[in-house]
Amino acid sequence: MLILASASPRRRELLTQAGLTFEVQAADLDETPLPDEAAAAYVQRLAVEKAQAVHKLNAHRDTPEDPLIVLAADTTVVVIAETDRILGKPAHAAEAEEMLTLLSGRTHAVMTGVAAVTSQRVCSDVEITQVTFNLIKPDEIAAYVATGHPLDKAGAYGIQGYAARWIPRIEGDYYNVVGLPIARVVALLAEAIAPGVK
Ligand SMILES: Cc1cn([C@H]2C[C@H](O)[C@@H](COP(=O)(O)OP(=O)(O)OP(=O)(O)O)O2)c(=O)[nH]c1=O
Repeated sequence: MLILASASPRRRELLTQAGLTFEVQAADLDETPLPDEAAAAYVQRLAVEKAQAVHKLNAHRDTPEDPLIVLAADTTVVVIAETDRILGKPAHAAEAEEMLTLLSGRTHAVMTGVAAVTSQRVCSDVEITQVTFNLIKPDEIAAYVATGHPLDKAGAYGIQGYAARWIPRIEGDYYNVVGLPIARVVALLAEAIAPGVK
C-alpha cells in the first residue's frame, strides 16, 4: 500500500499522472531549517521526516502481503550566492514581492527532497533543476502577487501557471519544479520495495 504524505494538490496530480494508485495523508511538521543547514540537506531531511511521521501513524497497516510504503517530498527555491538563500512559501504578499524581486533576471535552483519509507528501510534523494527568470517589472510583480497564486508556492511562483511567461529556460526535470520529480520518485519507490533490482 502506498501513502503520499502530502497536502499538495500538485503532487497528487503528478503521481496520478504517472499511473500510481495511492492514499493521501498529509504530515504536519516544523519546517524550520537547522542553523547553517545546506539547502539540499534541508529538503532531504524534511522529506524523510514527513514520510517517517506518516509511516509511524500507519504502522499497524503494514502486512507481509501488502507492505506499507510512504512517499513524501519537500520543494524549496534556492538563490545561490555567498551563502545559499532558501526561499520557502512566502508568509504574506510583501514577502512574495521580495522573493520575486530577488528571482527577477537571474537563475536559481529548485531543489526537491524525496523520501520513500518502509518498515525495512529509508530511501531518499534530492533532485535539482536550474530555472532562469527574465527581468520582471515591479508593477508586473505586484499584479501577480495580487492574484494570490504565489502564496502557497515555494519561491512565490508556479512554473505551471502565469509565471511561465517569465521563464525562457530550465535545465533539468520540469516536474521537479512543480513539486515532484516523477522519474526519480518511481526509481526511489522501486529501490525501497526491492533494493538492487533494476
Ligand atoms: C517553484 C514551484 C513550487 N511549487 C509548489 C510545490 C509545492 O506544493 C510547494 C512547496 O511547498 P512544500 O513545503 O514542498 O509542499 P506543501 O507544503 O505544498 O505540501 P506537503 O509538505 O504537504 O507535501 O510549492 C509549484 O507548484 N510550482 C513551482 O514552480
